Amino acid sequence: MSVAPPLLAVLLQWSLWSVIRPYVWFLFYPAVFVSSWFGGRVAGLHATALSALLVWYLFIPPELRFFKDAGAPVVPVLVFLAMGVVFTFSHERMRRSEQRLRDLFDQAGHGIFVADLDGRYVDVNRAACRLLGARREDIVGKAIADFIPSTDLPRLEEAKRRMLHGETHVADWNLRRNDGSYLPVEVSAKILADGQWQAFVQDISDRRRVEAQLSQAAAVFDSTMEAIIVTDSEARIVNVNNAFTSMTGYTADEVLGRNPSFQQSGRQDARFYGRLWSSLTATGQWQGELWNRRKGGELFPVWESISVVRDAAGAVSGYVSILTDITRLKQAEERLRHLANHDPLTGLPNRLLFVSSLQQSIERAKRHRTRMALIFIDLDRFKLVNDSMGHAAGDELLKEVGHRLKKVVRAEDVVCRLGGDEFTVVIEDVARVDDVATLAQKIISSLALPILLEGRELVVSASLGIALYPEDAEGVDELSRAADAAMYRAKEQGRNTFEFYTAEITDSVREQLAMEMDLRAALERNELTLHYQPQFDLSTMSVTGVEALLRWQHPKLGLLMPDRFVPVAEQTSLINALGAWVLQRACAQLRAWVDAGLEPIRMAINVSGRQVMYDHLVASVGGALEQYSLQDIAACVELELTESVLQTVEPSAEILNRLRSLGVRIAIDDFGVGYSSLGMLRHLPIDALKIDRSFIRNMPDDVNANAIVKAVISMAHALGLRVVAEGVETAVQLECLRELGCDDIQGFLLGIPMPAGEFQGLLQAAAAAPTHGQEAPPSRPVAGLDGPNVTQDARL
Ligand SMILES: Nc1nc2c(ncn2[C@@H]2O[C@H](COP(=O)(O)OP(=O)(O)OP(=O)(O)O)[C@@H](O)[C@H]2O)c(=O)[nH]1
Repeated sequence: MSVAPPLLAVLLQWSLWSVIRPYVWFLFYPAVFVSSWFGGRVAGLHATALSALLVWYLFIPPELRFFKDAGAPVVPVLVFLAMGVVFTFSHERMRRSEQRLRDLFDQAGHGIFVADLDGRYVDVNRAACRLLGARREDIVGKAIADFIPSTDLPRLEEAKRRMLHGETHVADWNLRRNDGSYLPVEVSAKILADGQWQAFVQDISDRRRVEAQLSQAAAVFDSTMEAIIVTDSEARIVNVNNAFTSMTGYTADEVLGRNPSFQQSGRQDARFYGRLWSSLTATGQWQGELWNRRKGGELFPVWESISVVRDAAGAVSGYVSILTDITRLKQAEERLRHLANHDPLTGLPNRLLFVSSLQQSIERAKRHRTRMALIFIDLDRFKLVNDSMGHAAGDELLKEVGHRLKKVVRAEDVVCRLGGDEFTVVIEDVARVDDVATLAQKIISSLALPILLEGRELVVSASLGIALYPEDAEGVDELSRAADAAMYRAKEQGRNTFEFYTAEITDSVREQLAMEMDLRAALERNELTLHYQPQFDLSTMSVTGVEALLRWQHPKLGLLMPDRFVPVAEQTSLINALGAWVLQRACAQLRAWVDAGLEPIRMAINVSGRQVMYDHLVASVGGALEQYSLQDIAACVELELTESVLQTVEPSAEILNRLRSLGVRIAIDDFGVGYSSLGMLRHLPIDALKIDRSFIRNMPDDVNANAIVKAVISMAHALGLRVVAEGVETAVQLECLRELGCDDIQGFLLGIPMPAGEFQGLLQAAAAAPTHGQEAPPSRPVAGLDGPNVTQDARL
């Protein structure tokens, strides 16, 4: 050791120096370490190089410095260099890895808390600081217990105990933040081998919020009164709530996977559902009212709101329907509407509804070109009831009147109470004015029945005014005014009656009604009778037949011809009773004459077209034949039907055949005035034609009448039918008919209609007289001719 640094030579004993000198260069390692630690790789390498140089110059003997002797001193320097480089690089690596860990630690999304065994934080990352809202230095050193609610301390102890047994603790906690608020977190912690606690902590406030929202939504879903249906994008039900089950009766299991359309009631058409889907497609929403069907089949109204649910990409992922049962709402609405439109006392429609329903009736009548009638009804002297028996009794009376009106009219006729003691009836499809008069009369009669009020019998009456659409007015107001005016006229007429707005109608329907009532009474009182007019064989001039003609011995009006009353009977079912009576009487008379020893004679009996329509005819003819034992001589009974029957009664051929099968004969009356084709006659079971009197009357001067009669006779003969001419009044007519080949004649010239007894005398006289063969017609009627035959005679 020849060269020694003077300072070190002073400081150290040369001998010691010489001992440690080979190793003292290790002292440079801390410099390398510090440089690489704090300065990084470059600084570390520099420090290594510098230290190596220093070692070289300081500790390598000068004689060895320039490799004069590449002996041992070079090795330590090289080792030093190599170790310095290795150290620097490995330290650099370690430093980087540590930095990376630190970065990871700090940048981790989860809060990472490291605590010592005593539970004091020794390190926390940035996320942990954020969680607590505190700086790192405010946390480190503090206890875990400082950041949790005191109520959780026992839990902490328990967790610690478990972790000490090696368990990983995973649980939700609430962290007390720096500002005193609490933050829900999920903690995953364990105690590491070095005894430190390490916890990963995640903010779960969002999750908690979502969970809370979900549980709220679930609570709403399950507890709401509205039914909710959730479907997938193919409209298959994936969920329904309890309210859906209560509303429809279907359980979730019964509907899952099905299309909600199974609830359809059928009340909405395909167009409705088409509009619903277009709205859903266009706006993502639809809401509206519709009718659904419950499991039990009952239909019910719902308010439904459907929304399209889309996923994050905007594609339809499903549909949510919310349904509210609006049955009660509808009922309430209906009640309100009823209250607004009805009179609370009688329950009848009030003035408001009257006006709208009259308006509709008028419109319908206009559209269908029909007639309708409005009847105004006002009770007579109702004020007296109120004044004498009190308002409550008056109310009872009004209720009873409402009842009776409803009972009298048809179901489709509308009865209203306008207020006070005023009622109305609207009648549509009025075929005949008389029908309205009949109804008015029925109303009057029904109100006239005694009413029991507070133990007393009360008889009320009403005055009715009738207006007709379109005859009297065409608008609601005008028609009401007309009916009102007519009602006041009824009051003026002395009340308890009806009046039409048009006085002439009133007169004519009243006469008709009176006639109808009289006629009913006449049947009961036996005021009807038959007269008999003889029919003569034109070749022998002998009586071969007789026509039974109805007469009414009216107590006031005297003897009435059928044209005065048969049309009235024909407008009601009275015609059946009348027709049956005629049939019975005529058959009874025929029996009586036969029983009196007279030769059976042809008895012509008129049958009304209405009788044929009522279809009791065959039965009543058969009954009469049987009752009077005329079956053997049924051919003597000749039913006279008008030509019009053949045109109006569709199954006339069938009815005529059935009549014919009873053995009776059939004649067509008033032939020539109708439009029956001759071809049609060919197919019907007819025995005779009776030429209408209008043609006979004009013979022989009217060339056309002559031609028609001639044609009818020849045509009838061609068809094998007998021809009877009625209304023969002159000998010239008789001669003419004889020339034309007519078979039988009937008319005032030869015999007027006469009572049965008189006719029997005629028959007996004829039977007693010698046969004259082609006898000249008598110059006078057989029985007193009392004037020209101006009255239309036949028809019953
Ligand atoms: N009890 C009762 N009476 C009512 C009600 N509304 C109106 N009135 C009474 O009905 C009566 C109507 O009388 P009017 O029609 O004017 O006269 P009336 O006594 O019937 O005599 P005429 O109509 O001329 O025959 C009045 O006394 C009213 O006070 C009601 O709701 N209840």
